[in-house]
Amino acid sequence: MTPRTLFEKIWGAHVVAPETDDTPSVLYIDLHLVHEVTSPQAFSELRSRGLKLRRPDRTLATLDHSTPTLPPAANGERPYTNAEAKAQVAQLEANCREFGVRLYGWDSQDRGIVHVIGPELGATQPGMTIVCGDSHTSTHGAFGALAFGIGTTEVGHVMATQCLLQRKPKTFAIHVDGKLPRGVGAKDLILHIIGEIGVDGGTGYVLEYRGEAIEALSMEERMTVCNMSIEAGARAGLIAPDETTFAWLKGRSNAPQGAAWDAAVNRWRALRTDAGAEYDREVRIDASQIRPTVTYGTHPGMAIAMDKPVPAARNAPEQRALDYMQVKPNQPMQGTAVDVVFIGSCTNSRLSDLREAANVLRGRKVAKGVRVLVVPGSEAVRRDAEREGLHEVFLAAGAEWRIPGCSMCIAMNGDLAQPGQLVVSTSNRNFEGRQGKGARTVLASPATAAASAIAGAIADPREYLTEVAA
Ligand SMILES: CC(C)[C@H](C(=O)O)[C@@H](O)C(=O)O
Ligand code: SF4
Repeated sequence: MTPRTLFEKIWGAHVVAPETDDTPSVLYIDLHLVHEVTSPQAFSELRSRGLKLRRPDRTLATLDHSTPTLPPAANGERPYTNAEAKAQVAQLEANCREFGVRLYGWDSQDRGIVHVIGPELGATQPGMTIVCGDSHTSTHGAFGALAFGIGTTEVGHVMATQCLLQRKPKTFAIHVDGKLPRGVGAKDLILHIIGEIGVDGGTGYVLEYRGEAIEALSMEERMTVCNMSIEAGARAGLIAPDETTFAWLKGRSNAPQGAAWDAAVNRWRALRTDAGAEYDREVRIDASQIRPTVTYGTHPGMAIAMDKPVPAARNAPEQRALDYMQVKPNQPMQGTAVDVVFIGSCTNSRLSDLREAANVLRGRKVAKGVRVLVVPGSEAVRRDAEREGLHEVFLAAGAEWRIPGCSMCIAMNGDLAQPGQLVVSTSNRNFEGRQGKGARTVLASPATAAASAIAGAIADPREYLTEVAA
């Protein structure tokens, strides 16, 4: 048999009707994740056509984007600052009741950002097709699932049919050789990769991250990498499932149990790309050369090691980006004054991310005048972090500790920066106004964000990790 890539195996197992010149493929969807922002119209469409949800058992909803991250008032009222956000939440609650969808809502111990809870619950599994009306659905590719964002109309299609019309994307292998240096993590790696291939380098492709450095990553780190695939323009990002994946998933509530687990692992082992399989495009990245990396412009492709001088603009959009960011070329980003630090989002709000930030912040104080917001990705992360006392580390350092949600990643419910303020953010998007009108976003790792909070300026976390054994 012709050797096949991981992508081709998953795709092939889900095609219901193949693509023709006139029509895309019909692809079966194993898991549909739903949140309050992109689902209302789709539910309305079902209602107006008198349709039911095709597979409620393969649909899972959560509240994340529009939820305030401050606790409720004494009377139980949630502190929404935005009436539309409040209405969206109420609408999803009503829609889930009407259509019989499992909702991880306000009363759930497992609510959280959709891309954090899918894996946490074990709902995300290798070999699946997973969609959500959300671009960062690529996160779930960390488990060797073909996972991608869809539009609101497609959300309706999947609700009604459990299928989707799709043109087959091309494949792009990103080989990451060698080892990441100490103090350099998954966020630095993905920012570096996007800096190398460009914000549209992945357009039309499904990326497969592979090689020694990728295999060495934890599941949380793999999720950080796959999360940002979309920021390179890719349809999705994939990492082959391996022992790390299986160990992480085992025993989670929605994962197969007992004999079904063993059978599933056997199937999952066969997913990895066959020797000799060909990709449409390949690049090689040397992990050992990567340093703490940050963005300096208004898209994630404008990324550079923080100690390297920012390159001069090559065109008008780049010049506009530098002007907006108030960044001067030929100077490094390291040392740039910081106003706000945001540690959270579906890219970096898992327990390991919070530990990484806490390791830097422990026993230290946030610089005067810097506001630091730490927002766990889910209730489970919040519980685990509090059990370990991480919240006490953050609070003692002078940071705010919030309840889970998308928060300052999208400037929601008052979690935003003021015009001109510079935010070092562990999220994934840095376009103009993303974190507040006129706010300037620098994307970075949790360790860099924490180090910058202490220094009051963009700082190299390795300077704060001296006491940690190599
Ligand atoms: C609200 C949603 C449609 C959006 C997305 O698709 O990415 C959001 O999650 C974002 O990060 O901007
Ligand atoms: S955390 Fe940010 S990037 Fe992730 S789903 Fe929410 S808004 Fe989108």
